[in-house]
Amino acid sequence: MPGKKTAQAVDIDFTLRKVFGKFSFRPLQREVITTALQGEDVFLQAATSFGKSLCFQLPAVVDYGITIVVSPLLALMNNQVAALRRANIEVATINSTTPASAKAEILADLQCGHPLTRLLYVTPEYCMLDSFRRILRIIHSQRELSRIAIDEAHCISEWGHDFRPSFQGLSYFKREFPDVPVICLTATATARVREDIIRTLGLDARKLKLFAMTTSRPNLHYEVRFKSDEEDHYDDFLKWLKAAHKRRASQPARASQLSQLNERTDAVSGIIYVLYRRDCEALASQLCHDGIGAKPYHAGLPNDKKDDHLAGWVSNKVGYDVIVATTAFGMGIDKENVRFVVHWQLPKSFEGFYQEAGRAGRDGRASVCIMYYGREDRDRAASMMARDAARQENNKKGAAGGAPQVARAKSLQALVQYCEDVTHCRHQLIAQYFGELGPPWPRCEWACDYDKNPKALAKAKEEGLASEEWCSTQRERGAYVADDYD
Ligand SMILES: Nc1ncnc2c1ncn2[C@@H]1O[C@H](COP(=O)(O)OP(=O)(O)OP(=O)(O)O)[C@@H](O)[C@H]1O
Repeated sequence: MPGKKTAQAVDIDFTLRKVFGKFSFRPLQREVITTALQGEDVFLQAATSFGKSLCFQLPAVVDYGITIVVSPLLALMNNQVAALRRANIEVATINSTTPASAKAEILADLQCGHPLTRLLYVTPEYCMLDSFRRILRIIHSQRELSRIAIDEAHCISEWGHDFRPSFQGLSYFKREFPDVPVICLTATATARVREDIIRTLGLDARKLKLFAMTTSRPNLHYEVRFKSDEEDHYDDFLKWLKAAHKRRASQPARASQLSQLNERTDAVSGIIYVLYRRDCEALASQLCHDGIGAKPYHAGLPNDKKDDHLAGWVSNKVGYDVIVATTAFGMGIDKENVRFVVHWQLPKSFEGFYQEAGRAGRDGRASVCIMYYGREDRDRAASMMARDAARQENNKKGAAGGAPQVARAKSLQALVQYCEDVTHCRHQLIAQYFGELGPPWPRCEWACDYDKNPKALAKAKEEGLASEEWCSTQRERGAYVADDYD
């Protein structure tokens, strides 16, 4: 077995400062990195914005050889590759947008016996290609295959959200290269999903080093706003946003602080998640009409528009303050100063909600996550799920079986319960969903609507939601025939 060359004693603190420009490790990053450097297989489950990427990037920089990073989304890959290039780290990506000449250059480097590339980002689909597997065997025979990192590992499991069938082919790595350590990273895995990932990848659960950290994001303020089909919540949101603008503008002392952060006093950066593409466009233009710089982002937009909207938003450009997006814009988006994330309708799963809300407050500062919840949306989501299940039943070939469908339904149900609950801290409800050890589960301090004012919350629910009786009559009339999600 070719094995791999071993790294000499390394000063990871020095690399953290010198290469990554960070002053200190966040809690537990050091332990995870040290364990990875010892050649162990690692499973890291930690909150959104914990800093999971550093846990494979830093070992990749200090260790010999190449780290292959399997990542499900182009935007996520490009985001990380750009950040690593800024730090002068030799990084490459091969995906559908890589020009043939660049690809040939990368592949030549990989096979040269002493490659410069430290990290190579690829899609799971690319890992299925015989041509790439042949190259991996060459790298391995040259003792240069250092580590495999599986980012957003929950995509492996059909019990999880964002399931990608091609992730299941990744069992190939352990089968073919049993001596090459694997590191899996995710923010959203229930115990069942975790077990599924470990089994599918062929990892030995007894030897695997598991780091399962809290889901808690104490700087996020979770809030549910109740609505019904009767009323458009646009006005409510606009009022809230304008009030936030006003607060900023009324604090001249903050102006210089904000400009140092490349932010403006007349804008607040945020994301609004919608379920349908048509809502993306319509809502963004309505906001623009009301003086808010907003841009749509969804899979149907041409690539140049998507790139422009993302780049403008990331650089806090005037007119690009709010992104109105479908879930095409989610996992891995890493912009520091996102001050709010709004869910315009009920998302499809609890995990999706947590991932998307997790785009807020990545600089550790207080940020708001608002969910607009209506029972009509709940019924539409349930009807959509039932229709999907029926479709899959009719088309069994290649479809996920009945049990994962049940898991999906449970996830939606848990999210509905989260929205309907007016008697518990929202941070606790999230920790509970992800199976964090408790009770007691970590509670927040004034960082959710329940903790701030439980009475007002209960009243808002009573006044804001359509009654169950009304909903059931509507259901009987077939009023909740839903459109397909985009
Ligand atoms: N030790 C550190 N000190 C300061 N900043 C850090 C440190 N580690 C990571 N970061 C920063 O934290 C941010 C979030 O990191 P990262 O994108 O790896 O999060 P993540 O855990 O993958 O989150 P998600 O699951 O939400 O994508 C990045 O901007 C990263 O540069």
